Amino acid sequence: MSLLKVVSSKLAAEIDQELMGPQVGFTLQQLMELAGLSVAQAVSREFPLDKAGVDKHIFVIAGPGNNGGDGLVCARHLKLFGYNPIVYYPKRSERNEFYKQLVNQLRFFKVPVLSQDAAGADWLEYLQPEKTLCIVDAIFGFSFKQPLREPFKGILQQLHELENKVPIVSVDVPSGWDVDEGPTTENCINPSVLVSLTVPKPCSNFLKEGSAHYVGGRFVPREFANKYGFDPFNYQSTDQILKL
Ligand SMILES: NC(=O)C1=CN([C@@H]2O[C@H](COP(=O)(O)OP(=O)(O)OC[C@H]3O[C@@H](n4cnc5c(N)ncnc54)[C@H](O)[C@@H]3O)[C@@H](O)[C@H]2O)[C@H](O)CC1
Ligand SMILES: [K+]
Repeated sequence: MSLLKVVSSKLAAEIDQELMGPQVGFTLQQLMELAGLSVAQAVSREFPLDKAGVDKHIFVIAGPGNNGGDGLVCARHLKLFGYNPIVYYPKRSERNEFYKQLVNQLRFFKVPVLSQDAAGADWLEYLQPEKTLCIVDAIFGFSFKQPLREPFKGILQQLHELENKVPIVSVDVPSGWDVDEGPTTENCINPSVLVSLTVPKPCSNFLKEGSAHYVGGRFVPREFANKYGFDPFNYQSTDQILKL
């Protein structure tokens, strides 16, 4: 049997469960830290600091689940790398105390975190194309199911309208895309960069030509990858990402 290059949304969730299950024993915090670091590294590879305007922001939009958590971690690392991130986190996860800690850590680093109440419809005022280096789309990952609900439906519509002016970096899955089928609805976003975590999902086959595709989330050994039907990626040296 030939090895798969992508894994379905169902398999991705199983991989996640096993990594955080009793046998392997990773915590969500550990994996999210590595995932967020990978995304920050991909951003710095695509938009090197020495070429980025110092005044420009990176606008990180964090969704309500773990994909959003990856975005919060990514923003902290971007700040440490010398960038100027702003986070829009309209619907905060109540699932876990850990999310509040991630937000506190961003405050500690003086990264602005806009909430729906504080920013309201005005979040777009913070997203001026000429002042924004890129948008990090950390809204939905492999657990997204159609149909899109508000406030994210409106947010993704705005991102779609902006995508020719500001490049979008999607975390794991372009938000709003069907994880297995790709962009199945009108007005889907078209990211310029996708950072697939652990292993790409089927929707990555629908990336527009010229987009950059990275894999990140360097946390599985060969035997584990093979058990799920893929080969480990050939990460170089201490890199957390590999351009595919
Ligand atoms: N092993 C790994 O690679 C790791 C990946 N990580 C990241 O985690 C996400 C998956 O996280 P999960 O919490 O399961 O789900 P999502 O973030 O994709 O979204 C769930 C969230 O979204 C809401 N929602 C779902 N559909 C809709 C909709 N149509 N409209 C509005 N809202 C919707 C749902 O209610 C939930 O609140 C994976 O992709 C990676 O990015 C981890 O960081 C760790 C390891
Ligand atoms: K995403």
